[in-house]
Amino acid sequence: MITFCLLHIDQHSDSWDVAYIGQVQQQIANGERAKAEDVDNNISVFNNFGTKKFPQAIIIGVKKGGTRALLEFLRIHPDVRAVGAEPHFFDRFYEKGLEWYRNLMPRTLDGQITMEKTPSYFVTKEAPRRVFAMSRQTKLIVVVRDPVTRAVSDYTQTLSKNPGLPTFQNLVFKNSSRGLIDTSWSAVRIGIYAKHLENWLQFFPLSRLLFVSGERLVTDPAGEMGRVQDFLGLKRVITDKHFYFNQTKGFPCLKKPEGSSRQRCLGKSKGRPHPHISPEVLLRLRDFYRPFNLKFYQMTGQDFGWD
Ligand SMILES: Nc1ncnc2c1ncn2[C@@H]1O[C@H](COP(=O)(O)OS(=O)(=O)O)[C@@H](OP(=O)(O)O)[C@H]1O
Repeated sequence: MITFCLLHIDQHSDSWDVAYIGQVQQQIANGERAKAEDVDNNISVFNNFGTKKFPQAIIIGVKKGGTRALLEFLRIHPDVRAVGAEPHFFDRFYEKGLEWYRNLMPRTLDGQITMEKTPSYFVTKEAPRRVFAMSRQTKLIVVVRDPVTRAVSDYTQTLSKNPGLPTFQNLVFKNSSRGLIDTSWSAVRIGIYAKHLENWLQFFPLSRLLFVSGERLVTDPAGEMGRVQDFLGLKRVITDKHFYFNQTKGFPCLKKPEGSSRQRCLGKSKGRPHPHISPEVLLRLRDFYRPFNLKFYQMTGQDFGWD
């Protein structure tokens, strides 16, 4: 069961995850199921303690917002246990049932929070109802990023897998027109945050959602992690002592714990250079998003400063 899930991992995961998943798969192949659950903590004893619980908190979006960074930062908290791969339960695998989902979760002790992240949940119409059916108490975290940059990041990822892709400019406008934005293109649609949020607010009160700024997660990771820990009811364990700015990568990375050789920056697929896109095209896209951004600021009570 676990192997099946891990084969459906975040297809755009970074090398850190791939290394992690490789270890887990190897250990499962060796019949070390319980031990495998703990490779992320470098614990070499069998772990049959604790129970598998449904996640009390889920990072539901957004794709290319900085969700992997947030999850990996959270995982250094001793009271957080999370699935490394993206389970995609509430969008792709819902018919497998809740027990299948719970089985994917790591074991937790009392007081520990179970988490997962699947960024596509935010834009999945059925996801709010389904999460609500699991537990109306679920805390929902959304990492949001300037939708223009997010669209370019999304495009960059698709381009890396399919070098023959048409240009961004060709995809962003409707065929017949140079000015009309093609909202059927997922790279555009995902960034209409206000629309997607409306679906979630049909089931969850705003207080159950936390909006993390993808920009501030890069410029002030400790500050943003403070908000996240407060929201989750966790002690503020993750602080600026845990981060350093890696000049080569151009992003904050986690400081290495003493004696560990584990890489603490995210992999190559996170923080990729984006292709050049003409400023007029970006401006047009920015104009398109402006009213939706303003609506989103009103709905959340937060100004993300994207204009
Ligand atoms: N610390 C750190 N290190 C590396 N990258 C970071 C970090 N914090 C945020 N980011 C930004 O995360 C972007 C990828 O977002 P996601 O992890 O949500 O992508 S995915 O949806 O899971 O594919 C990724 O987007 P790109 O820059 O376009 O590659 C990064 O800008």
